[in-house]
This record gives sequence, C-alpha cells and structure tokens, in this order.
Amino acid sequence: MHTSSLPDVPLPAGYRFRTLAQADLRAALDVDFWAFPSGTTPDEAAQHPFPLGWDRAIGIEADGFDGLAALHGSYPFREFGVPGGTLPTGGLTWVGVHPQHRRRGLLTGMIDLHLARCRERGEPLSALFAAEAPIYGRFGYGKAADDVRLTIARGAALHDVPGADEHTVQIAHASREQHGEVVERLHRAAGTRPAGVAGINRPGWCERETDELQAHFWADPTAHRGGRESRRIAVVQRDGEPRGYALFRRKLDWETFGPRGTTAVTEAVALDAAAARALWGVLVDFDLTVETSTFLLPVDDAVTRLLVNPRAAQPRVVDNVWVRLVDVAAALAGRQYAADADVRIAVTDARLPENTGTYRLRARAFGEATCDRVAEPADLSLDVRDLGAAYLGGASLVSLASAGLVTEHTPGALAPAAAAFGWPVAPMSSWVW
Ligand SMILES: CC(=O)SCCNC(=O)CCNC(=O)[C@H](O)C(C)(C)COP(=O)(O)OP(=O)(O)OC[C@H]1O[C@@H](n2cnc3c(N)ncnc32)[C@H](O)[C@@H]1OP(=O)(O)O
Repeated sequence: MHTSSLPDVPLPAGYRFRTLAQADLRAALDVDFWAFPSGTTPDEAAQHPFPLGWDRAIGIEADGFDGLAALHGSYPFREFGVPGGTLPTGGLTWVGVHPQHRRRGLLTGMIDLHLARCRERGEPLSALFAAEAPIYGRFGYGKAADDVRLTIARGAALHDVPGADEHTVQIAHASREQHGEVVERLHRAAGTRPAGVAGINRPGWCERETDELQAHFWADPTAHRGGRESRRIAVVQRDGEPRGYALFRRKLDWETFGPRGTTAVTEAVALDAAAARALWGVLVDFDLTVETSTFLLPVDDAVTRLLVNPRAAQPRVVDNVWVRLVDVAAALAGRQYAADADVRIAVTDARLPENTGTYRLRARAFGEATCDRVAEPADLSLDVRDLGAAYLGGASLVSLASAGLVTEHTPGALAPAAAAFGWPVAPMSSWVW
C-alpha cells in the first residue's frame, strides 16, 4: 500500500486512499462496473487498453471490505484549449463509488484530493464530463460548454460550397497504424484553427495526449460497438492533402418495406467549409441507410450551417465539458479575452477558500492579460462555479446574471465584461474522457 505521496485529505472513518498499480487493474475495473453497470466483465475488459496512467489512479479501501470501495483518476492534459491558448488541466475521470458505500462522503473526499493534487501539479484548471449533471456544481464545476447532436435524414440537402467537388473522400477500416497520425494532426488543427482564422481556437478542445489514451481510443472491442460494424473512417482530401475526417459505424436493419440502416458518426472534423461540405455529402448518403446520427459536434459546427433544413435534423443540445478554476488568478491570466477589459471580480469558493477574494483582470482584446489580487471594491461578484461556466466563453456573464448568478456592483461593468469573456468560436471537446 502506498499513500505517503498523497496529500493529507480526510475521508470518513474506516476508509483510506490507496495509490494503484497495474496489479490493481481488475479491482479498478470491478469497482468501475459496480458504479457503471456493464454487460462486460472485468476479466474481459482487462484484455483491452486501460486509459488511465497508474500515477493518477487512486482507489479507496474500506475496513472489512474486499476490493475497492471507490476509484477516481485524472488525465494530464498539458494543452487543454482555453480562449486563445492552452493551459495544463486535470481531466477528472473514472469517478465511481461502489453502491454499498455511496452517500457517505467518498466522492467529496476524492474531489478534495483531486483538487489538492491539481494544485500540487500546477494545473490551474480541472475539467470533466458529468455522468449526471447535478453532481459537480457543488464542487465548483460550472457547465462550460454544450454540444449538439443531430439526426440527419439520408440525402438531406446541403448548401453548395465552392471547391467542394475538388475533394475526394477515401473510406476505410479505421486503425491506429493507418490513421493515427492523420487523425491526430487534423484533430489538433481543428482545435487550433477551427474556422481557419489565426489565433481563434476552440476552447475545451483537447487531444488524446497520453499513449494510454491513444491506445484506448483506437481499441475497438466488439462489446463497445452496440451491434454496429467495426469502426470506419472517411478521410476527405484535396490535391492529395487530408483536410478532414469522420469516424463512423453503420448498422443494417431490415423492415418489410426495405432497408432501414443507420450511420453513427462519432467524431468529424474538417479544416474548411469546402472540405466539410464534401465530407458530410458522403456521411449523409450511405446506401441501405435512412439516417445519420452525430455524437459530439460544436453548436456552431459547419454542418449546422450547411444543412438547408437544420430543424429537420432534430438538434439536441447537451452539456459537454464542465470546468473548475483551481487557481483563479492563474486561470484568468491564462486565457485571452475578446475585448479590452479592466474589471474587478469578487469570487467566492467554499471548497478552495484560498481562491476567495477580489481579482483585477486587465486584458487587451485577443492579446495579453494580467490578473492580480486586490483589496478594492468589486465591479462584479460571482461564485467560482459560475466563473467556470463563463471561462471558456460558452456562457455569457449577462445570461448568468439573468439567473441571479452574477451580481453587478458597478453600473455598466457587466456588459463589457461579458463581451470580453466571450469568444468567437463555441467551446467543446470532441470526445468524452
Ligand atoms: C467525472 C466522472 O467521472 S462522472 C462519473 C460519476 N460516477 C457515476 O455517476 C457512477 C455512479 N455513481 C457513483 O459512483 C456515486 O453515486 C457518485 C460518485 C456519483 C457519488 O458518490 P458518493 O460517495 O455517494 O458522493 P458523496 O457521498 O460524497 O456526496 C456528496 C454530495 O453529492 C450529492 N450527490 C452525490 N451523487 C449525486 C447525484 N448522482 N446526483 C445529485 N447529487 C449527488 C450527495 O447527495 C451529497 O450531497 P450533500 O453534500 O448535500 O449531502
């Protein structure tokens, strides 16, 4: 048992944190499957790549209990997209508590440990995908991004884009050996310059940065296919240069009157409008299918504009990444702003009281930003959770104020601050970690 390297964070009596190693894989999968019921067994799952690094996987043991009572981990995102740049971010994940031990404060202890370790490692942010949306607000995480999910009828009309017909689309079995490099390169480019405009990135975007994550991402176990075919890829090219790709799986269904297959697109990126038009033209027109569903797309993705009848695609908007400012001053100074700003913001943070205070943020539009603690009256005040919601530019401070979550103390301070906290491109992560 190794606990000495962990910060001293309390747990309820009878429970203790424990660092984990490869020998704990089965126990980790077992508690995970207790938390997330699965048709797969831990023994089966142990055959496939495990995405967590063991240096960041922490279990909880309980007196008189075999196995692990709880588990959590985090991914070391060194380059998590924030407006105009990237910041090191602890991507909280694999949070699970055995049903016998729930509602005793184990999640609370795990969050405290996670945030303490983020601070130790110099990660000014933490981010996560929430299994259930009500869980994480109490711990200072705000809903920072949405994604949109579409169901596009086969053959749906798309606007023409000049140059689209100069592209070719190659369709193949997807594999890390064949496509790992091109997918990584295009995915990174789509996050850095999603609209082809220099300096305007997509906040919330992050790469599968570790080898464990890459191996896990490309593994394609039959149990995870939901009855669909193995993973396929469409790569759109212009003059032999890849300009976008989509990962997808089809499923064939027959009814009395004919085929009713579907295509599920799990990730799609394109570097410009013509490439997007060429790619989606293929994705919405597979033989023997009636519709194409999408998974995580930015709410401002090109396809939402390419569709002549976007309403017919039944858009559903769902919470995507949640963000928690672990070090408020470093986080506020570590992003760019969409307008000049000079504003004093009072922040409350019950979980990390060292963050509570007033911050003077000074920024040039799309340029340098500084943030200092001040002992001055605040122009605006809000909780760290709501600062997390606004941080990636996805939630306007004005909209938060309309729900009573931001208070304007200096008349006229709110609107310019809201403009500065915005960003020209909607935030989103293209994959769930
Ligand atoms: C980032 C990720 O990995 S998301 C994955 C989260 N995991 C899951 O959803 C798997 C199934 N669920 C579980 O494993 C557990 O029930 C957890 C992790 C959600 C909660 O763990 P617990 O140890 O029961 O939480 P804990 O006892 O610390 O509760 C802290 C507070 O959160 C609240 N809470 C816990 N779970 C939920 C929930 N699902 N919805 C709403 N509130 C919740 C508790 O009521 C408690 O509130 P209180 O302080 O007002 O009393």
